[in-house]
Amino acid sequence: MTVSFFAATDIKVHRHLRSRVSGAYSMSSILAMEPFVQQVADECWQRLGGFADEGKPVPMHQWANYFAFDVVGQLAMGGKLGFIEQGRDVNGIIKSIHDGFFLMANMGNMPLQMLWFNNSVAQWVVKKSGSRRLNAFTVFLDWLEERVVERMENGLGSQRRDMLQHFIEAKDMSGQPVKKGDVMIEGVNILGAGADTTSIGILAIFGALLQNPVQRKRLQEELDQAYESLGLTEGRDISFKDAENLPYLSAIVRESTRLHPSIQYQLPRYAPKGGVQIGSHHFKEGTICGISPASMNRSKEIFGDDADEWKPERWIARDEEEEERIKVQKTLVTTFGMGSRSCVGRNLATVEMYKFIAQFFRHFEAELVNTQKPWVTKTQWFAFQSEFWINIRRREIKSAVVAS
Ligand code: HEM
Repeated sequence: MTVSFFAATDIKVHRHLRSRVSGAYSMSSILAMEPFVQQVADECWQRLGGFADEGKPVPMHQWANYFAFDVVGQLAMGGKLGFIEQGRDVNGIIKSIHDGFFLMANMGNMPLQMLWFNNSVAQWVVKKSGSRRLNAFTVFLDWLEERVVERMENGLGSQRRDMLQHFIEAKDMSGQPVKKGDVMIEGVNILGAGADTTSIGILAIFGALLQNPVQRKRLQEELDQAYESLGLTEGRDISFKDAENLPYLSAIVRESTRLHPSIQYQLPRYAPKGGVQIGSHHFKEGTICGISPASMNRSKEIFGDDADEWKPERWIARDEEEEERIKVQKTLVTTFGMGSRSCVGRNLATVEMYKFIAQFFRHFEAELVNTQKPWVTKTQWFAFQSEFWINIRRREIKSAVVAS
């Protein structure tokens, strides 16, 4: 398989690899694919409706994860992997990805550390002892390969254009059509970079809302009004474009993902030729330097003395002066990184988070199962939440989307 732009360190190679697929990630392209996202959401509300009817607690850390994994499967791999349908980690694929992040987060911190793994004896031992988890990813790669080959041979047919099709139509550096491996690496990229990050964002918003009932109620009022004024009845749910226009929802998404950015380890860069001056520090050429989005997002210098507090209202301007402050602060939230390596999947993640939060809180009431220890966060590059259990019930409003 060829190198992915995620891993490319050469600036020119990165620029080429990123630009040839960036059309697939543009907002217009994502919005054209919104019906795929909605299909996954509808299936999710149906399954969660079942939990509500049976009065069973929901492991939200798993269901948010299943949603995000099925969306990227649906958009970038020509079909969902079936996590929501089966209500489980199909073939242990998610677990194998999380294991990969554990490895990435813990290796490479000491000189020559990767030699522990990158030698034939270690590879043999890992193959023998870790076969079940390694197999999970092999099973996924085989599944992906089958889909890519099928699409490359048979084309799109009458189906709506998806990200997979964009990847297949990309060209290599010499202008030739890309090969199977190039297409597959884009799918793997998205699975690694775009699923957990999004579900972590969804859970960050859930966590804040479930701990703040007054604000949750205000959000639900905003949603109910929007559904009513948009005439969204029987089986119709809010679109991203309409959800994005809701000021309180927008403030909640921005504020929650500011305080709990999905990626919390540093975003490393090499200091450029001649070095770089950042504030009072000079970094020599080639120095690896970076900042964690978590620390940048909580900077009191940028966001004020209450930077550590969850206050969605900080994003709603009451006068022109506040409008100016917000304009500047918006550019300094680092949840999606900055510059030429910033998150290419931001549009998709934003569409998913808005739709998930707006539609869930329109259809359900939710409460934390354990208010003392509502969830556990473990950071291994990504700040994963687990043990996030909630009780849900259907809201008493006209809503035909949630199947009874
Ligand atoms: C809430 C969800 C997400 C968050 C918080 C997030 C955050 C980030 C961050 C911080 C970076 C690194 C930027 C840097 O080094 O400056 C990044 C890069 C990246 N993200 Fe996301 N991401 C999210 C969702 C997604 C999605 C949905 C996709 C794909 C569909 C995606 C694909 C990527 C890729 C491919 C890169 C590498 C970009 C490059 O090297 O040019 N991300 N993301």
